[in-house]
Amino acid sequence: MTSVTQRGRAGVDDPPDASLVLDVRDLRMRYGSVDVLDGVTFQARRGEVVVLLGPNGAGKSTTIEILEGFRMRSAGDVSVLGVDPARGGEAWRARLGVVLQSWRDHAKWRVEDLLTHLGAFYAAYSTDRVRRPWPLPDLLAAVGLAEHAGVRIGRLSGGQRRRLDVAVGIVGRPELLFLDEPTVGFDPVARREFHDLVHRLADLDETTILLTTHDLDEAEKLADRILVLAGGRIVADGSPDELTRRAAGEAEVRWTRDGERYVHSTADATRFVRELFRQHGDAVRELEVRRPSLEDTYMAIVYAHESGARPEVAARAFGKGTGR
Ligand SMILES: Nc1ncnc2c1ncn2[C@@H]1O[C@H](COP(=O)(O)OP(=O)(O)OP(=O)(O)O)[C@@H](O)[C@H]1O
Repeated sequence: MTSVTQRGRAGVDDPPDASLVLDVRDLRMRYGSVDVLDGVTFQARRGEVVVLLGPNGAGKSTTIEILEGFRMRSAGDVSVLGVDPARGGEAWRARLGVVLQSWRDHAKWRVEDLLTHLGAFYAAYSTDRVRRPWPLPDLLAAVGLAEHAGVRIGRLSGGQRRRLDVAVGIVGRPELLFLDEPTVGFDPVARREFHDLVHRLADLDETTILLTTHDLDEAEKLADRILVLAGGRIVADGSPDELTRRAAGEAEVRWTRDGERYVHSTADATRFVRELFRQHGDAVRELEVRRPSLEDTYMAIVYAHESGARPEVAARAFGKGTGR
């Protein structure tokens, strides 16, 4: 392992950018002789929802654990809320929220007692701008546990426990929230409510959120920006729309005419359809324009990587600098 380097790549004389919540440059992590992270570079700003995607074992949890200060990186410059997580103290930690895997301890505690107990830690870090902790009734309502305030934790269902995990993560009204696969085990209603909560936290509280998921539908609904981690690098970085536009310019146009079915792939669907109507007018029926979905895009990115494209090549194809 090499030593952790001091931050400063942005330039010692540059004024600090207060809206820059996460600043990760050339992050490296080596387990034994394996480089799991091999030069990860990205930034996130206040109020942004950033979704980190990548195949199993790509290093998403490792990245998040490093940013949370739970794991020591091998090399690279990392700033989280202006602080190097390797040196973050309690006051820094109070500004972060972490949703870990399901809360299993304290089975005999009631939901309200646990949240009150954990919330008390944050009171010392209340500021004029951010009142901490989040008042219990509001918090319970926000995560959909208002009717379970008095229930013992051991009696909660899996989905209710996951809601409690989220409540534990946000009780301190974090400026930056890490969510590692937050909706595993949620039913569709809970999932929808959780998505609303994420939007509310980002839009109203300007909370920056970094979340991992394998659910591309969820990524598309939540992300201001998507990062794809593959081969130890960020190989794609952009809004869901930007990524799908960059990745596969071709749209598929389908229609019928005189009972025959037609399919045509084109980079400029608008122009093609205009020409189609100019030539065939009302004879064109059942017109459909299908653009590549985020899932198509993601598969293309991962395929490009796994089929042997070097990260630099995959990164260029999907519009991402490699940070080198
Ligand atoms: N403590 C460790 N020691 C050695 N190798 C580790 C350790 N922790 C993780 N790894 C390895 O590092 C790689 C990245 O793991 P990580 O859990 O960060 O991936 P991930 O992208 O979160 O995967 P998943 O989508 O499956 O959750 C994996 O190959 C894993 O086996």
